[in-house]
Amino acid sequence: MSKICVIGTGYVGLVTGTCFADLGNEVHCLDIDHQRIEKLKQGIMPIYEPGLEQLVSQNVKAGRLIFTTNYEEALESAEFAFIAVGTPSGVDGEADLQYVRAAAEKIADLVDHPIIVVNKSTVPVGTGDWVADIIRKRRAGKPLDFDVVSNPEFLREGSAINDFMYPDRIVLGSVNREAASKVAQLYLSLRCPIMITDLRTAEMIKYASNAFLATKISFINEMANICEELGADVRQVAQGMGMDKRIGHAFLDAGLGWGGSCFPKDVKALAHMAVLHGTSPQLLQAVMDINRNQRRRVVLRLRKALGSLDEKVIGVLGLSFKPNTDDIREAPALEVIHLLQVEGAIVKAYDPQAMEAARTMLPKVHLCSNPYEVADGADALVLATEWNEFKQLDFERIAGLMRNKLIMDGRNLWDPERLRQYGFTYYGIGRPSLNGSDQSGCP
Ligand SMILES: NC(=O)C1=CN([C@@H]2O[C@H](COP(=O)(O)OP(=O)(O)OC[C@H]3O[C@@H](n4cnc5c(N)ncnc54)[C@H](O)[C@@H]3O)[C@@H](O)[C@H]2O)C=CC1
Ligand SMILES: O=C(O)[C@H]1O[C@H](OP(=O)(O)OP(=O)(O)OC[C@H]2O[C@@H](n3ccc(=O)[nH]c3=O)[C@H](O)[C@@H]2O)[C@H](O)[C@@H](O)[C@@H]1O
Repeated sequence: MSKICVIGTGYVGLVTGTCFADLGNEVHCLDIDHQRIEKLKQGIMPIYEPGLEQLVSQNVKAGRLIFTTNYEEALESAEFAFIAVGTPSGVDGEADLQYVRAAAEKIADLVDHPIIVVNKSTVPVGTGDWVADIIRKRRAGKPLDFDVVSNPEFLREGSAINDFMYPDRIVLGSVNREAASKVAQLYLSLRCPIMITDLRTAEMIKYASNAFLATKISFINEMANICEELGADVRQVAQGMGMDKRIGHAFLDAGLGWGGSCFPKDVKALAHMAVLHGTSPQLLQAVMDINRNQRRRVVLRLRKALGSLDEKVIGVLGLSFKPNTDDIREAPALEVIHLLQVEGAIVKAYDPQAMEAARTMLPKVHLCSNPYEVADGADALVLATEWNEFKQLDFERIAGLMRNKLIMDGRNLWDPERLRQYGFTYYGIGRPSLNGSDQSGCP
């Protein structure tokens, strides 16, 4: 059993801390946000993540998981200090490291025993060395015995606990292999491959992984757009491609594109790093452009179908950036809504979990309490997030409620044939449209 301090109780900090506690360690989860810690102490989760509340409660009861705002208490005799604070986009797309710096400074100021500082936040290549420098400089008069290890996190929101407990790999980077091996011990019971490398390589693995996944999605979205013009079905194209083991099925779902708190900021930060160091990240630029365009295409198609969007009522189903989370940071729905509103549309929306976040982020959207209220009087319905709840809607009822039976299925969730039977005009992403593309041309 080790004593671990986790700095930051966002998605990553909270899941990391809870899972390490569940693996038998004593974990002190620390945040500067007093309200957040107060709620956590009362068992109220600051995020919606399946299974988290129960796992937190079990480990708090077992005395292995402690929430605090007190740095001294959390760091006292800790063998490991995990930095899991946010690294949001700065003005030029660079990662803003102010929270990482603040955490590093606290460690330098308060620790007097040997400690391993583990960086779990996604940080630019070179940040591990920078953190070590900050600590060394602040402790110039009274050197601290410490090491910095990079340990990027690969969990996904919505399946975070499972991803943490059953990882494909653990990546550890350090100048000191012994320090990396000590961190590796924390993960041994997970029985997964552990790769130990140098600091910068570990940091780069994280960015390259996220950028590759985003590239896969933008690639299939580009294929979808071509499919639409040529009358092919991108879902089957993806299926056929994915059967090739070298390609694989994952991350080939065409749709409104990738959003969330990580892909957008990480692809931007990687491109920024590349430009800063004199390379020209053309592929990354294209990946971002295609993603932005996916949202615009939907609005364009609605405008074409409805003539103009001015004063049209558009219903949006799903606001979170993907199902099983209440996170709406950089959600595709937000951009679609913004574009619709710019063209004068009146937007109604519903999400199974993200309504609280939506109330503050989307003040001009008429928020509804269920999908049928969204459909009532709508000129078109846009599916932005493929929540399970939306799979089996009563389309007969929806057809009766809408002013105009137009459906834009931004996640290819529904069966076009079934919807057409209810009299809907259906548009998917990269699927042959009965009403849309001209398929008469020669190959
Ligand atoms: N959200 C996700 O699914 C994943 C995120 N990551 C990376 O992990 C890092 C954290 O991401 P999230 O958990 O989403 O962040 P978040 O922004 O949701 O939460 C960060 C937390 O850190 C706290 N904090 C900020 N400065 C602090 C300080 N000096 N001391 C103590 N607490 C402090 C904030 O109050 C906040 O509660 C980011 O670098 C992100 O890119 C990596 C993998 C998955
Ligand atoms: O660094 C991070 O924060 C995390 O970012 C992503 O995880 P996450 O953002 O939680 O969600 P994903 O499941 O990757 O989905 C991201 C976006 O891509 C979209 N997506 C995903 C898959 C797909 O086939 N098509 C598609 O449009 C989703 O709708 C969503 O908007 C990565 O998958 C994690 O490995 C990583 O740890």
